[in-house]
Amino acid sequence: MTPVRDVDVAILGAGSAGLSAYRAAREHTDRVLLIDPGPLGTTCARVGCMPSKLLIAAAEAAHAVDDATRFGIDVQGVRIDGARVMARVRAERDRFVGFVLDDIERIAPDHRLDGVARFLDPHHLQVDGPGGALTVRADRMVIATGSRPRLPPEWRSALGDRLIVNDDVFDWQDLPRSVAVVGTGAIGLELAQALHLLGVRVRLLGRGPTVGPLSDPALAALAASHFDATLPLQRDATVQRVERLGDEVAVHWRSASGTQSEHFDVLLAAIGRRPNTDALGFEHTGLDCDADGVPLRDPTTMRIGHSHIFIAGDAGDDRPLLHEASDEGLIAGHNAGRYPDVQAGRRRTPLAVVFCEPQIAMAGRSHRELTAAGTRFATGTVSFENQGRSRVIGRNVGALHVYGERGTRRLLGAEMLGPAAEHLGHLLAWSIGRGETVDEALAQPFYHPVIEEGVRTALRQLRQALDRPEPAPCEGCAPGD
Ligand SMILES: Cc1cc2nc3c(=O)[nH]c(=O)nc-3n(C[C@H](O)[C@H](O)[C@H](O)COP(=O)(O)OP(=O)(O)OC[C@H]3O[C@@H](n4cnc5c(N)ncnc54)[C@H](O)[C@@H]3O)c2cc1C
Ligand SMILES: NC(=O)c1ccc[n+]([C@@H]2O[C@H](COP(=O)([O-])OP(=O)(O)OC[C@H]3O[C@@H](n4cnc5c(N)ncnc54)[C@H](O)[C@@H]3O)[C@@H](O)[C@H]2O)c1
Repeated sequence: MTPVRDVDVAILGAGSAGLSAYRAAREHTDRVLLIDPGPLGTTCARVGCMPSKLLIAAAEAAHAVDDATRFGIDVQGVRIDGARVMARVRAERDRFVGFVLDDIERIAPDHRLDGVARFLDPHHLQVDGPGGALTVRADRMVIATGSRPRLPPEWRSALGDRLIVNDDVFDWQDLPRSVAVVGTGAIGLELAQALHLLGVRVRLLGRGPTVGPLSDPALAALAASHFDATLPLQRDATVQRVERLGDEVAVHWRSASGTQSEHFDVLLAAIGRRPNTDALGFEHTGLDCDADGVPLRDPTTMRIGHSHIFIAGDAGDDRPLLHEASDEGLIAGHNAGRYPDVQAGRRRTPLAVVFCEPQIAMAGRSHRELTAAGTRFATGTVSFENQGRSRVIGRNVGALHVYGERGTRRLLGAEMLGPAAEHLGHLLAWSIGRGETVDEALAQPFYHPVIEEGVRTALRQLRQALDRPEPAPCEGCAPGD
């Protein structure tokens, strides 16, 4: 007979959401079990946020050298040593992973279980681990199983190990000569640009008009034309066929300019991620799932329907970002721990940053969301082209749009492509989160000369737009136009 462990709370997955859930649940009960087959260390530290930013840091250093000539500084004999670039990426990545592993080591051994969990019924899990199968009975559960890259099966069968995903990049011993990157979302854009700046021959293939997550049509168009000019990018490509030819891959795609083919060392698929919920055996739980097989949850409590099961992080397929995974884990862990006393947790003002050059940031509600909701809003804009400090440092590319509500004058959201977007995005998200009006935001100090003065210009424009009477609605006009 399969041995049975009986606990109050079982947590499936020891990533960022799962670890956060574990700490929260432990505040309410000692009978908690954290289940994960590994590799441990979290997606963020092992194959996500941290190693990608390490690669980008190397690319920024190479770019700064290239760009020095605009300041009258010519650098001779530049050589990018791919082996050393990747050695630093791996070493620093291992250091970050090491801190997570140390944290996990500190968790009592009888609170940890090595294995893959799936549901037998709403209160029982089968966990397949190195010691065989074990049944876990839990009063409450937190699903925090993360996500994995989407991969067309025909690409895998055609290319074998020449089809790679983000995980593979950060184990490279050296930089490859050439990479086809498919997908112009955050991962594709960040990695393709970094590799391009590090001297790798890259082709970035997208299938739509946009690059990255910007939803404001004017900003999306600006981003598209900027990346068209600075990256080997084909935005309207439909990959028709991929094939392996010895040590190379041939990628055949169709676009408005016809059918093209190119050979690369590898094809890096960055066409989105899917939640790791498909093999969890939800059919044995009676939980309601969406068309992708992801259970429907309350975004403030993380509770799935009226059940005793909670879901957090990328597994929930809602806001697949690190700080959201940690917050969701915390909410789910507390609610699972003190169940049936389920309480709404604090959700923060949305904030997303893409670490390309120039960076992309989105704070608060997006242009798409405001428009879809029929919100009455006005837009203030600034271009960084002639913004003082941005020109001084030679990074005068991009624009910022801030959205304010007609009537209340409250800041609702912002989108931008431009210098220091990671910092400006924070300032704006904090201001939006405090419920500030445009007038309150403008009452804050702005030093001179700084990039933040660009925010002031956009806010002043927004104030003027809010002072003017609202334009009469016209057919085809979106709110905020
Ligand atoms: C290349 C890349 C770059 C990124 N950059 C950023 C960034 O700059 N900023 C940002 O905010 N976000 C970034 N993200 C997103 C961020 O990394 C994720 O949103 C976050 O790590 C998700 O955490 P998680 O806990 O949901 O999942 P994970 O950390 O993946 O944890 C899931 C855990 O579940 C375990 N598991 C899976 N199935 C089972 C099962 N059946 N039973 C038990 N355990 C199971 C897995 O082994 C894993 O340990 C990036 C992601 C990628 C891929
Ligand atoms: N800086 C950051 O915060 C950061 C960085 C990387 C990833 N992430 C997180 O990871 C998530 C996943 O990133 P992602 O870039 O894999 O997904 P994504 O959903 O952001 O982008 C995937 C892109 O691939 C395109 N695509 C899908 N199928 C395609 C096909 N067959 N051919 C060509 N293009 C195709 C989609 O249209 C989309 O543009 C992001 O949503 C983000 O939340 C965050």
